[in-house]
Amino acid sequence: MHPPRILLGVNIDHIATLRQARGTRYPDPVQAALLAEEAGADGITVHPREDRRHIQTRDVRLLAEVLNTRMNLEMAVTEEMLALAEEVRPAHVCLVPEKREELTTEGGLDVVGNFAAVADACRRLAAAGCEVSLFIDPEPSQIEAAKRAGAPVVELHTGAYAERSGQAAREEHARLTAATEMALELGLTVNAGHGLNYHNVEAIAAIPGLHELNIGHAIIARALFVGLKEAVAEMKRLIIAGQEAGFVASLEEHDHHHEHDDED
Ligand SMILES: CC(=O)[C@@H](O)[C@H](O)COP(=O)(O)O
Ligand SMILES: NCC(=O)COP(=O)(O)O
Repeated sequence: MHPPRILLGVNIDHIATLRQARGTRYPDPVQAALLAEEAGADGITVHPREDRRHIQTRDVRLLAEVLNTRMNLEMAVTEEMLALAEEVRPAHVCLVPEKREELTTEGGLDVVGNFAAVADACRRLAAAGCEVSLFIDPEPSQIEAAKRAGAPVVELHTGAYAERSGQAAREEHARLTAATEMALELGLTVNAGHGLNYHNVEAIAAIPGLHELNIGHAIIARALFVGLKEAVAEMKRLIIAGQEAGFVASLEEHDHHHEHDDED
């Protein structure tokens, strides 16, 4: 049986990056979100950072009022952000690590090292009706801690895979595949994202069992040349193609094993 289609969450942070560069009213992330939804986005992701370099608190409040799909609010584990999530009550909250000086999110959340704070945030957010995911590296200890902390979902950080090529990328892909398997066995829903683009997404979509991919920078960059709706639609097509290729490969592997069973 075919697995359910992998969902696409479109991260619109970098529409706001362009707006903040000049302090103008445009381009408006709310307008971008609605266009992305029309093009087939299954959800909208935003990451209001502590330094508010792109998404503003007002954007989050407006999006909560107008989205037709669902919001995935990426946030640091701070009292300020927890209070915002409790006010806005997005469908999904993804807890991420944050360093003010970083260019983008450089690694996964250290759930093991911050267990009490993360588990407490999971409880508060669940009480507010949010489904919580933890943005983690594909590490067994972090997956196990995410489960113990009470998060029903993990998002695997694909940045290390995206930054590498050749054998090193294949090794990162294998880590992501093993981490997905482990998280699924623990009963977690598994999402993935960061640094995914039109060249590297198909191999990730081929990993069996993924629920959703969150992709932003590459889609917004491509939108400059083909428009946002086409950029979202192209990404969706690649995800479906990658998932289909993974499904066919898994059937072939299954048949191959059975042929060997027959020989025994
Ligand atoms: C948590 C994550 O991987 C990203 O979605 C995050 O939002 C990246 O931050 P920037 O959008 O600021 O690069
Ligand atoms: N959580 C990952 C995300 O939302 C998008 O990351 P990127 O595609 O902007 O690197």
